[in-house]
Amino acid sequence: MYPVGIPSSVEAFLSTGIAGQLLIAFILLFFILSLCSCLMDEQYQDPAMPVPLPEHSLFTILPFFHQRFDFLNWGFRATGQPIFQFRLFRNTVIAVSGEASRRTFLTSKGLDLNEGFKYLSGSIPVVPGVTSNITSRHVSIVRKRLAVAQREERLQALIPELLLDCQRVMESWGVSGSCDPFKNIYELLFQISVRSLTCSEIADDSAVVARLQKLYDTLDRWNTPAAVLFPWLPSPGAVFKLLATKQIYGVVCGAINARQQSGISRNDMLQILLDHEDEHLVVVGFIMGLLVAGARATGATASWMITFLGCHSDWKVKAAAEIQSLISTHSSSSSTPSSTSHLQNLSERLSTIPVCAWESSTPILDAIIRETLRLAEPHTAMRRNLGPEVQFGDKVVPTGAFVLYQFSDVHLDERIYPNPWEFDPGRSTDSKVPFSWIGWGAGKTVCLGQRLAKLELKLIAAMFLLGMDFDIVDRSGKHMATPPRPNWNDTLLCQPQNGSFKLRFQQTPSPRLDGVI
Ligand code: HEM
Repeated sequence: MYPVGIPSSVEAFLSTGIAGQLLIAFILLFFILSLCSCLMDEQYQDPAMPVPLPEHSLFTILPFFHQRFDFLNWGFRATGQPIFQFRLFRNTVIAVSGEASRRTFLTSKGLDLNEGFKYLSGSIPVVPGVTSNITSRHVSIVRKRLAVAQREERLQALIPELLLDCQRVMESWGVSGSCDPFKNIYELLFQISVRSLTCSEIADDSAVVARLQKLYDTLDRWNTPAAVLFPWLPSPGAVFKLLATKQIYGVVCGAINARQQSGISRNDMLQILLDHEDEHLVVVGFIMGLLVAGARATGATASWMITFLGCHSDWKVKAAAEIQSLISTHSSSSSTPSSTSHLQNLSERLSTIPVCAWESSTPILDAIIRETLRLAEPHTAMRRNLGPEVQFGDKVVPTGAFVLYQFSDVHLDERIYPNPWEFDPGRSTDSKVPFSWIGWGAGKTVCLGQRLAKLELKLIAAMFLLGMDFDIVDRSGKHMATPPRPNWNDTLLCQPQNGSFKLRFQQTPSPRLDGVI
């Protein structure tokens, strides 16, 4: 007689070795998932809805997370349509492209950014029972405080501190050498983001900053499909993310408590939040959430901006001249250098330039930032349709569905940007195509931190351009006149896969400021 029934099956399962148990568990899981997604695939066939992908929905999950740029482009090619749908388990996801869809995507009232990111990105750190309780009222207070953080007087006070951070971090690299821009410049941006968005207790302690960066990196590394799609499942990704988030929360709460207990008032972001008597949830949400938004995007952009400049000496020269002219106009040439350190003298001179000059008298830097964002901002905008149905051409996006728009659709469109992979800040910016440049977002959603981000990028550019000789070299140390191609499949940094280039630098003893200082 064959053993039948659940108890016998369990017994048989337990008597198999661990390898056998894992194999059986995997086959069972695969079977259940296939069954579920087959049942869900059946609901697809409504002609008013966007056409589904030819692939089975189970095979879309990994490419969506790991090869998003290739996957979405493949989807448009495979369906032959400018709009298509696929499944991420229970979620219907619709990818759109083209001018008309871009306009609808960016302007439709019901398409919600926060809901889109919450479910499909998984990049926002959530402490269960704490930051999971953040409501739209808290979010709107966080936005108001971010506006306060970017008032002119606040930014002016921040400039010397950010420049000092730049000087300190750049000096720690040594007088000359070569480094990975996606490591070193990213670290530098993390430091100045911590300075801008948290408090001096954290920003002054380089060990704590390094620990925080490591914890945020852990969140990124473990942002696996299972952790994003089934956050309630104790997958390794979800567990590591939870542990890292709790530690970040611990660091932030530690700093808040220390400030409150000390009774000492300081001139930083935490103080602004405490002086507004914001609830704990707002203070924590501001710091934890905006560090993600701020440090990642600004770090990636700065790494690419310096990489592009390192290959384009013509733009390097133009930008350096622009900053030299700012110094000559706004900084007294009679002041004697206070230090033998060139980077310190430079940071002191740059500190005297007013915010308004950085904002309105730097067209070359503006063009360089704009072109960097066009070419190397691997953003896929995500929304959830909170209702009612939205019409994209002759197709309907139902309430509850997720919608994606990848920025490459417009930023790498050769009809708008001839030779789109070429870095050319001199490109014409007067395209008649609506929303033809969306580097800071557009329509209903624009970046609320762009004033701070632009200032940070300009300060870093100035420290590099006047403080260092730098260029980009290949593995054999040869100067690269053509920049590496951004890898849009890397959704965080756009970093090319093989790390085949380096930033070569040498601090200038002082010649860049000859005649100025
Ligand atoms: C170079 C750096 C940055 C870039 C390229 C950038 C880009 C963007 C883009 C494209 C969006 C719109 C996203 C979408 O439509 O899906 C956005 C939104 C946002 N950004 Fe930035 N960002 C940068 C830095 C920052 C910084 C430093 C902060 C805060 C300190 C920040 C805070 C935000 C916030 C809060 C939103 C959401 C706006 C809303 O909810 O309406 N960003 N950013």
